[in-house]
Amino acid sequence: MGRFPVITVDGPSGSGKGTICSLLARELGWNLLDSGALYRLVALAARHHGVALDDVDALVILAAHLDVQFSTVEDQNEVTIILEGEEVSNSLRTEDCGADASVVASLGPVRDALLERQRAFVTELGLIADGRDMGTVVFPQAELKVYLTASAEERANRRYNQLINKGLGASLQAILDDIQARDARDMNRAVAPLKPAKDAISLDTTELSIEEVLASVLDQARHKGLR
Ligand SMILES: Nc1ncnc2c1ncn2[C@@H]1O[C@H](COP(=O)(O)OP(=O)(O)O)[C@@H](O)[C@H]1O
Ligand SMILES: Nc1ccn([C@H]2C[C@H](O)[C@@H](COP(=O)(O)OP(=O)(O)O)O2)c(=O)n1
Repeated sequence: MGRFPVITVDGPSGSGKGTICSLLARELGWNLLDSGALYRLVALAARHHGVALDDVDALVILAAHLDVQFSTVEDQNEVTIILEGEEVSNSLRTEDCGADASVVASLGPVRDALLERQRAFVTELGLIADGRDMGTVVFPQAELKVYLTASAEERANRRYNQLINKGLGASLQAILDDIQARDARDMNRAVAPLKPAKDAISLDTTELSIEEVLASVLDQARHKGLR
């Protein structure tokens, strides 16, 4: 760590981190860390093993020994995630799993257990790191730190449309309530709360298209000599 370039993208649920990070990784040819997936995997493993979400010792063991494989199929955007031999790519993305992930992520010892696993994603190619504390805790030395925001209503609309497009039923009000509860938990926890790093560039994406956000971040990367 330290010698290779890192761009961090932090922000609340639905601000566009995952979308922008995968486009950035493709455009720059860099590695990608979806740190939220690691917290979601701990939550899912807890469910599979019947571990309660407040059983810190058992959760730490699960986090430290996550048996997971990430694989990308050539020419496909989607990453396939295998947990303990079972494909979990879809169950990982549910709103329930996101809410459970936010609960286990509030526990300091669970965060500590995932720290080195996250830093190991750095390669000489460079790394795009997507999460809540990428710029503040995990990669404080990153060359470029981006903090994405958008109004809670816009973020709920985006999630709603995402679920409808997948053919899943959804209630806009329930999604908005969930987003607000998750924002409050992620921003107010004692360890590694969601907030912009002091040297982060904040971008409000409420009125911006995906293309405009991507162009703006690539512009910042160019200013820093990263491309
Ligand atoms: N600037 C934007 N304008 C409109 N829709 C967006 C924008 N950014 C992302 N989206 C859409 O919003 C949804 C949530 O985006 P996602 O990247 O998963 O957010 P996050 O990773 O921050 O939770 C996706 O369906 C995505 O296509
Ligand atoms: N670096 C991170 C990434 C995610 N988390 C926690 C807090 C989030 O609510 C959950 C799920 O994160 P994820 O990025 O997958 O969720 P969204 O796609 O933004 O809805 O995990 C975290 O505490 N720190």
